[in-house]
Amino acid sequence: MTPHINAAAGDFAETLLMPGDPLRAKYIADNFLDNARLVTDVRNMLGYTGEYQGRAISVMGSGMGIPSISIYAKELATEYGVKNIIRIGSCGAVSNKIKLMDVVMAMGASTDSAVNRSRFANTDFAMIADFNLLRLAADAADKQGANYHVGNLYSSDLFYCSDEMRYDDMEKYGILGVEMEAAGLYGVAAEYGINALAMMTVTDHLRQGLHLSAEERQHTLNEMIKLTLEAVSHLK
Ligand SMILES: O=P(O)(O)O[C@H]1O[C@H](CO)[C@@H](O)[C@H]1O
Ligand SMILES: O=c1cc[nH]c(=O)[nH]1
Repeated sequence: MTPHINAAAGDFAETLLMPGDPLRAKYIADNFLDNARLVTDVRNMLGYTGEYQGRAISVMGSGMGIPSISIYAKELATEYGVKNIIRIGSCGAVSNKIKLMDVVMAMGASTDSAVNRSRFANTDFAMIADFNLLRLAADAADKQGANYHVGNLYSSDLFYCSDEMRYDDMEKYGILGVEMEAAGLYGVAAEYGINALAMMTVTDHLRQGLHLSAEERQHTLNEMIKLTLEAVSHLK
């Protein structure tokens, strides 16, 4: 056990899907995994382990923001032997080339957070996805016919950001979407030698003031869960 996870040794699978919302973790366990059982519930940050096509898969919420996902990802890597963490979240788009309901795969993650400078001698460490996970996800998206984009994401400490000018710079530099955890997850993965990928559906358009309806959110979430499970089913 750790201060934040009350699972027993061996309770987690090597591969873990990580939405921000713990109730989304429950939804995935209830609807997509076979024989799913609750393995941790400290602070209601629910985590489950079940099977997908006979392969053991875990799913656990990360909470919101880099500090929260960093705690869980670190403990899963160092205390529970988790090797692959795939964040499945939501993001806001800044580019007009990106549409609501598109999927964004974070090949890299930029950030305004100081955590990665803190861990890397105050220098800029490039936060990148694991190439194999990214390739499997892109292959699964092709197979599923999903509209997806691969590139640089921005992990912001602020959900409510009053500096609209920042979006101009982000668009100029090719940022695909804004969310709040990917750069933290990639930093933990680099530090502790695990594989990570962050994948988001576009639920909001920050320039166009558009937001998905509840029904559209559910639909895109289901598509992304299927895509992710298809991708990890090909892990060697
Ligand atoms: O949908 P999730 O995975 O929670 O991701 C996004 O949604 C939350 C903000 O509403 C932040 O956690 C952000 O990264
Ligand atoms: O962080 C996030 C997540 C979804 N939508 C946003 O606009 N921001």
